[in-house]
Amino acid sequence: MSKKSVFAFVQLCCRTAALRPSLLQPQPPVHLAAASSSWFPGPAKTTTTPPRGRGGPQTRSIATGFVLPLNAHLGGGDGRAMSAASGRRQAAGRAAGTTTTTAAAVLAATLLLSSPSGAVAGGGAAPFGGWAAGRRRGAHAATTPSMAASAVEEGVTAVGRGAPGQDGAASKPPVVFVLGGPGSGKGTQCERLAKEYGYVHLSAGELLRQERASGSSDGQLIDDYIAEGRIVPVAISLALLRKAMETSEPHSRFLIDGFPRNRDNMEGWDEAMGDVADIRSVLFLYCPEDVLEKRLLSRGKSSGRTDDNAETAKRRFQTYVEMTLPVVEEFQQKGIVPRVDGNQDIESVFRDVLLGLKSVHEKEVLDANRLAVEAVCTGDWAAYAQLCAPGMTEVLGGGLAAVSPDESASASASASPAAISRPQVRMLKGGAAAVVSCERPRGPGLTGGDSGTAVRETRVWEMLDGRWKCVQCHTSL
Ligand SMILES: Nc1ncnc2c1ncn2[C@@H]1O[C@H](COP(=O)(O)OP(=O)(O)OP(=O)(O)O)[C@@H](O)[C@H]1O
Ligand SMILES: Nc1ccn([C@H]2C[C@H](O)[C@@H](COP(=O)(O)O)O2)c(=O)n1
Repeated sequence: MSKKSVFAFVQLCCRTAALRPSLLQPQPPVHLAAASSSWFPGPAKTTTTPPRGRGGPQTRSIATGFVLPLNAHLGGGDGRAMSAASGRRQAAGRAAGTTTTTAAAVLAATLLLSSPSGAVAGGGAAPFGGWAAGRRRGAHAATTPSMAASAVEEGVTAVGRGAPGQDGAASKPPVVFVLGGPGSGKGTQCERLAKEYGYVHLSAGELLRQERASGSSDGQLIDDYIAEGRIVPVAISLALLRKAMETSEPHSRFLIDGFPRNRDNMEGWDEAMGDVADIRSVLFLYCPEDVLEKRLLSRGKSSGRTDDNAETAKRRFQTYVEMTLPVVEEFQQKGIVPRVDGNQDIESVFRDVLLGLKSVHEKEVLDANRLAVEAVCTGDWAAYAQLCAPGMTEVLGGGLAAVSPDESASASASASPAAISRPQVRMLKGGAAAVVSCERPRGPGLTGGDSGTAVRETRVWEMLDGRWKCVQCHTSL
């Protein structure tokens, strides 16, 4: 296949991702994507190293760990493509010294045994989170061939605990506050964002309602404040938020809905969380009072909420104007407030919400892309595997070929510093993103052309299980 047609294939993938993101997610996310670094680390797992082999244009399935001929990946294969499960079984058999028959299994087992970077990373409890701790620990601890083999046998293909986060710069959980009048659509938009962009949605109001319903000693106080449309003291709401954050999935990104709603909330957050969490944005939905009132009364027909009535709605709106708007104004002066017209149909609001969060998402994708490049340039396949989707394919075009494990290992020793020039990110419809036309130093494991030259790289990213994962990569001279 010519360089031109390989590149056309990647372009097609990028375009198709815009329409059908699931197309670029060919296998269920069970093998590599078990990102486990944590504020509160989970159980340790092991990792395998993606293989290297010789050949012309080809794809490497990171999930299976096998180099596949390009036509096999595209469905016109020569029968060497195999399922991840059967591949791992055969690799495990070879690694354990039993007989397997396919060349790919031999290659995979060889790689397991010679892997310099297979990992079992340890890690203790991290104070509030573990974002920084996760990155520090990384997935670099050495493993033995037998550990790698048994991990494969168990079908565990990924990642040490304390794995790198996706944000190379910040070591704190990312937070987006969502503010707006009562009924402006905060909850509606947050739910959609959580579903499509992998955020954890925490509604301060909902947490308070749950606390009230739990029979807590604060229940009566919460009930009184809510009924009067006033803001509950921050000690109560913040404790609930913090607990929810601490018990969320490892490395979550948070949408905090309906907080901070007044100065007391803001000061309480700054004091307790200012050094702990990283406020990325404050999404603000604005909407006229009469529209809000209609929505609340309509919601009140079925919500069962004690504050969905005309009288409380009025008080809540007054509290919003007097208490919440000044908070929004304060954030606005810091330049982190995308303002979205909430008085549109839900779909249009969501479109504008995504526009408002575009720079946040672009930064996330560029961070993930940079980590992937660093991992490739230093031969850290464990870290790389964590950034790749199951079934992710890499296309080597334009005279590049992968090299053998031995060559790759020696190249790792003199790996170029990871740097990427002119990365351009484009958010695609349907939650995918492409980082296009980047040049990076040639990492270990590639041969072809003049070894001093950089390679060009295009990566397609998708949000899977709350993490940006590379689903497609094209590398050429
Ligand atoms: N853009 C919209 N157009 C019409 N109705 C909407 C829109 N967005 C949300 N709604 C409806 O308005 C009501 C309030 O929405 P939602 O609960 O999302 O607002 P909220 O800002 O979270 O409210 P609160 O602060 O009171 O919890 C819901 O019944 C919801 O279905
Ligand atoms: N930070 C917060 C958030 C909410 N409350 C109380 C008062 C609100 O009227 C009520 C409902 O909140 P919503 O579901 O509209 O976000 O909960 C608070 O006191 N402090």
